[in-house]
Amino acid sequence: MNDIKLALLGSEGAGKSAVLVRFLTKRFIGEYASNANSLYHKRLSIDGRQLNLEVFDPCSQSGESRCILEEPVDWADGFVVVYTISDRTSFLNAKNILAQIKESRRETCKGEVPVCLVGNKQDLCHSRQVSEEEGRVLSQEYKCLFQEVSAAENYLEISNLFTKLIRHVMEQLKHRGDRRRYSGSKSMAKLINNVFGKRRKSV
Ligand SMILES: Nc1nc2c(ncn2[C@@H]2O[C@H](COP(=O)(O)OP(=O)(O)OP(=O)(O)O)[C@@H](O)[C@H]2O)c(=O)[nH]1
Repeated sequence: MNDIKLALLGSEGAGKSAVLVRFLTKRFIGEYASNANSLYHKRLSIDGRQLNLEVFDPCSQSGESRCILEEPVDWADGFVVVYTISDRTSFLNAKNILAQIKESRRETCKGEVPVCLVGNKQDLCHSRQVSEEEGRVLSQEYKCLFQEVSAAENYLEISNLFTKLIRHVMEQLKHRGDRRRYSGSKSMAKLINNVFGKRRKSV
């Protein structure tokens, strides 16, 4: 069984939980508690391989990028960076997060860090502040996957995107036999408990 660890990052209210819950359960739930960090677990099969997926969904905090990034960047094998297409500030924050991931991983990671940039709330295109082209250009700059989605309306695009990201992670892990990682899947939970105080979720 392969362990795959992903972290969700992005501005408060960008729809991180909505995107993740859509992927894990196929459902859209309008409101999520956002005052605690969550660690989601799911077993899934991709390309005939059984995977043990863990996804860290940190709660947003003011001055968020720094405190959220420090531990997950070290822990995660891949990242989902979410912004809202109707909120330019969230896009600028996503850009900042991509830069921080790249910077933090530069010394420890051989090869690219698997990342996907998600422009969420595509259904709010009447109040769009970020063009799809801007998202694409940013993803090209950071050599990451990119997709505009609506967690409220679509499952398939989100599912395809996560599947692509997980495949990319599996490729990277194959080539990084000497990679440094925390020992075992319980360590992040322990770390989060220590640092933040949190709940764990299985879906
Ligand atoms: N219209 C629309 N609303 C969405 C979509 N995704 C999420 N929302 C709404 O946006 C709000 C924030 O969603 P969350 O998933 O809690 O966002 P988050 O990034 O996890 O927020 P924090 O936990 O506070 O960081 C909620 O009211 C959701 O119902 C979407 O695709 N379209």
